[in-house]
Amino acid sequence: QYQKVSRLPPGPVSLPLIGNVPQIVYYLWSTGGIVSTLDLFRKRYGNVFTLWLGPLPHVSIADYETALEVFVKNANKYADKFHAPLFEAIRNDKGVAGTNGHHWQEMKRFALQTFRNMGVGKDVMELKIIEELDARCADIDKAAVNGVTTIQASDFFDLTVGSIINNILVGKRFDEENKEEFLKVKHSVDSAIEIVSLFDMILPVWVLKTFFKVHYDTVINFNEQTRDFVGKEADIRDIQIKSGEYSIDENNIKDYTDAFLLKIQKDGEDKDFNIETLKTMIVDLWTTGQETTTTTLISGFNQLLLHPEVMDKARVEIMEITENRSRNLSLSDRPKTPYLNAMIGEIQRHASILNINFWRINHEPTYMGGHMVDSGALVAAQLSALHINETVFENPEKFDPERYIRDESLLQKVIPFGVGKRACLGESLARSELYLIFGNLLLRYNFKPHGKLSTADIFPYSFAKRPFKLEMQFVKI
Ligand code: HEM
Repeated sequence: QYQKVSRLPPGPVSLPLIGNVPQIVYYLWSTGGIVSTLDLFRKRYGNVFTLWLGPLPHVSIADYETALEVFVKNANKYADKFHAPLFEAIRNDKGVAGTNGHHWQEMKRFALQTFRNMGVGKDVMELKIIEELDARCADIDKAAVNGVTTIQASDFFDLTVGSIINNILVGKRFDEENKEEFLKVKHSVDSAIEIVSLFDMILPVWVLKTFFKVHYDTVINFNEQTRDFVGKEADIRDIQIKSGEYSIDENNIKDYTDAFLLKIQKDGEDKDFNIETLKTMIVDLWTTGQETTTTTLISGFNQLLLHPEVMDKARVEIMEITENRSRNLSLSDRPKTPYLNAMIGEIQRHASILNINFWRINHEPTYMGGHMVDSGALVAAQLSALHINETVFENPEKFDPERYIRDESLLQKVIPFGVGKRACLGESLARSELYLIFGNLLLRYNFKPHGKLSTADIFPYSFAKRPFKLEMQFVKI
């Protein structure tokens, strides 16, 4: 153990087999969460430190410069993720989020290309996002009493974001007819994500199955329900095509499913492109494309309600740009809205939705931030810890969009989508959604809290943060 430790960045004293599990459990309990534990280790051992989760060394990078040096400058070396055994089992080595190598590369390239062709980040997608927002706002206005509507934020944003991604993937939005079914599936996804912890990321499936059966079953059920709900659309479309009921118009690709099936029609099924992979891809993109954006929106509105002066300042800026709301705010306005951009950057820094980022496999001995890192170690840029590194973000606990106005280059150091080869596939879509939803909602409504606001992280022990219960009032402007 001593020899192994000498070939890794510093960290707390570790024991053979159990590694640092006792210290980690103690600090999780005493500091109150994963992010505060990572922050404590960073302050004690420096920006690059090692924690042994059982017999496996995990190297955490908690500063922007080193993350860039490792994952961007040496991008090809860190394309392979360490996949939690549980997720490998449910994804069956298919899809984009839980695979490596040739299959992952093909799936990512095809999804990025399809999103681009469908206009993500451009006018076409902007129209779809605004259409969705209009539909949701019509519901809000219909339910208003004296111009005020009180809602549960999670249902509002789940429906908005869920409908956008569902439309992109399988060409269907959620309306009065199917929204209850969607919300039921979504609530089950929520309860599964809430219980996924640091230990689910490392424990073998048989341990989870034997000793944490209820826990294991919840995750399996979530996967099956999502696959049934959204994956079945691929089967339906395939059957319709085969029976001649539906044909794909090559010049007017309706959704991701159309693009994928067209590729199969042209090149035939192979081990990467087939109906089963299509279903897994839809589930992968559907899951990753919702929770993340919804959590950011809810966490953001919670911050805006705690800091109404920020909301007012952003509104003044966008009122001016849109000439007193004579039109919607558009993606092309981005260069002219420095305060709104700063506000969203600060929301994303604060939200840092993954308590723990995904680990990459270090295949050969190398140096990171001046420390030797042996082959076989797992390495991750810990985005949540990096975003509260006080050497980069002064007074990190403060919600302060002005910090990016004082220093424009600081905004680049907010990296909520990760960096390098395994960075977020939906970054462009998510950035468009956040800009258009925050911006246009601020143009249409004022927001007031209804009940208690949260000042602390919710679910500080789970792998990802979860949107908390936030009740808020939409007050028509
Ligand atoms: C605010 C919204 C979002 C945030 C903050 C976010 C954040 C992230 C992060 C931190 C990662 C992991 C990066 C790493 O491993 O270093 C990731 C991966 C991923 N994200 Fe997102 N994401 C968001 C929205 C989306 C959307 C809208 C989609 C899909 C349409 C999406 C699809 C994915 C996929 C497929 C991966 C895995 C990529 C791979 O393994 O190569 N995300 N995201």
